[in-house]
Amino acid sequence: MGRNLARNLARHGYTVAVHNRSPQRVESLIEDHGSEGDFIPTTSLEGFVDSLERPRTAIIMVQAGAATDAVIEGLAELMEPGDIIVDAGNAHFPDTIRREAALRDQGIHFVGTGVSGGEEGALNGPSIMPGGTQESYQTLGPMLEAISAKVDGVPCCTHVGPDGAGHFVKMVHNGIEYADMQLIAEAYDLLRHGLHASPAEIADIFAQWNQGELESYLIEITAEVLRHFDAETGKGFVDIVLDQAEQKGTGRWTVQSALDLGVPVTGIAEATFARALSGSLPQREAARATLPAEAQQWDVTRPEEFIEDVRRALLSSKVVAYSQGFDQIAAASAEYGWNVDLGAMARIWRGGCIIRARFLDRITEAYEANPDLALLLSAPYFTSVVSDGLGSWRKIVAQAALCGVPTPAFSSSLAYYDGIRSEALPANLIQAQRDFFGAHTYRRTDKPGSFHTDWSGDRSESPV
Ligand SMILES: NC(=O)C1=CN([C@@H]2O[C@H](COP(=O)(O)OP(=O)(O)OC[C@H]3O[C@@H](n4cnc5c(N)ncnc54)[C@H](OP(=O)(O)O)[C@@H]3O)[C@@H](O)[C@H]2O)C=CC1
Ligand SMILES: O=C(CO)[C@H](O)[C@H](O)COP(=O)(O)O
Repeated sequence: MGRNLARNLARHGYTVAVHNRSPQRVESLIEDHGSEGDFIPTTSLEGFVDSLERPRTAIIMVQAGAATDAVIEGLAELMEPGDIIVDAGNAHFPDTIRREAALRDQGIHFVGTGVSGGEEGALNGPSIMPGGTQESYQTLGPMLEAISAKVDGVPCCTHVGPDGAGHFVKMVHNGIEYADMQLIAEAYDLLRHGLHASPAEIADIFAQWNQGELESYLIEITAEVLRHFDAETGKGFVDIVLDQAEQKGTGRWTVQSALDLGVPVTGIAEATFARALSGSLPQREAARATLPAEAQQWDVTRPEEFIEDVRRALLSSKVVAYSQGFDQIAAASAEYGWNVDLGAMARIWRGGCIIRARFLDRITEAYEANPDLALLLSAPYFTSVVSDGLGSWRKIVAQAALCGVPTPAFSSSLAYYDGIRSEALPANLIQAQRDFFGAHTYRRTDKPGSFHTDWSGDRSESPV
């Protein structure tokens, strides 16, 4: 990522000093791509810092955690007040808050910046989500906007908010990425079970979907992956890949943060747990050996109708995942005082990033029409998407359950939809139970205040 980001900067006319703890990486960058722009190769951190114009800007792109701390520490010892350190890796936002505060004490600006788009995006234009101070954005903004992706001439980069805001938004971006990928995988699995189709045949369905409302990078690459054959065996490539999904941590962080904030990001959580389930090997083996299926055969009689049902269920579930992700950003923004512009986040995700999708424009429009929108799902476009898809969504989730096909993200998104729109939830019974065993109190529907019932005594009620 760092190599391609450096090339992107050089191609945009910036002089880029490059450093890596392994000198051969710098050598190979210069050997392979030195002609693309103005690079200054360096062999030591001191040499790297000395080569920078004052006030200096250093961008780091290493693994989150100890590696990032080590590099920041090395740089901070050599840099001066007024200099800027940009951490463009996927850092955990509490680390970014901590690092920003520590470096601020030294007069160094620390800018935690989300970058999305994979290696190709880093080279040709990623989506960039910088946090840190407004002052540092004034210096960095023109450069970051220049190297970012552009959609309709608009850069996919904006100042997200102070300290950890940029890394928080990138984290939720990745959480949505997890949900989107899981939903696509479930749709693929449903099509495979329902149609008994080959991966290449399903590729055509995804390619078709990519012409409409579902148009997105992830749908596009899914079609490409499904169309690919393994050179060694001649089988569909997807069939020779082990079904154990891994993760580096951003999805897990998103769910942990959502639990802390009390935001129900059920689609992201199910997607993260689905990866964990796929990797639970002893448990999967034990379950396979003992647990009955008692499931129906999936007999699709009208394939075209079935494919359309899956498409609608996918689109509706996807809308839920985005709505939940934006809820989480709004909650964190309020909690940490970041003042994040939600519409602008959708705008900078329209290009360059992994979750880029046609309907992000609709999210921006929704927040522009109503910046205080309580629930993205309730904006007119999204309401119409889920209304159109609801019958299909219910049919697919119900049929999948009857046939024993796991659809954790499809089903949990539908359950969220039904929960959030419910007139009355059984949470009243939970409150009553809590009061019964722990005197935790409850509120009544007919008058204000909190109450406790003397469950072990005469069951009289008293205000508390
Ligand atoms: N891959 C992707 O699609 C994306 C990755 N990211 C984030 O970008 C960052 C880099 O990822 P990526 O380029 O894929 O990873 P790589 O493994 O390709 O590169 C990691 C770099 O970090 C260096 N490094 C590791 N540990 C240390 C250390 N202790 N001290 C100094 N340098 C160290 C490595 O040096 P050496 O070469 O010597 O090993 C290498 O240059 C991560 O935070 C990742 O989460 C963000 C968006 C997308
Ligand atoms: O940041 C990214 C894209 O935006 C990375 O590709 C992402 O970190 C991959 O995550 P994981 O390995 O957990 O699937």
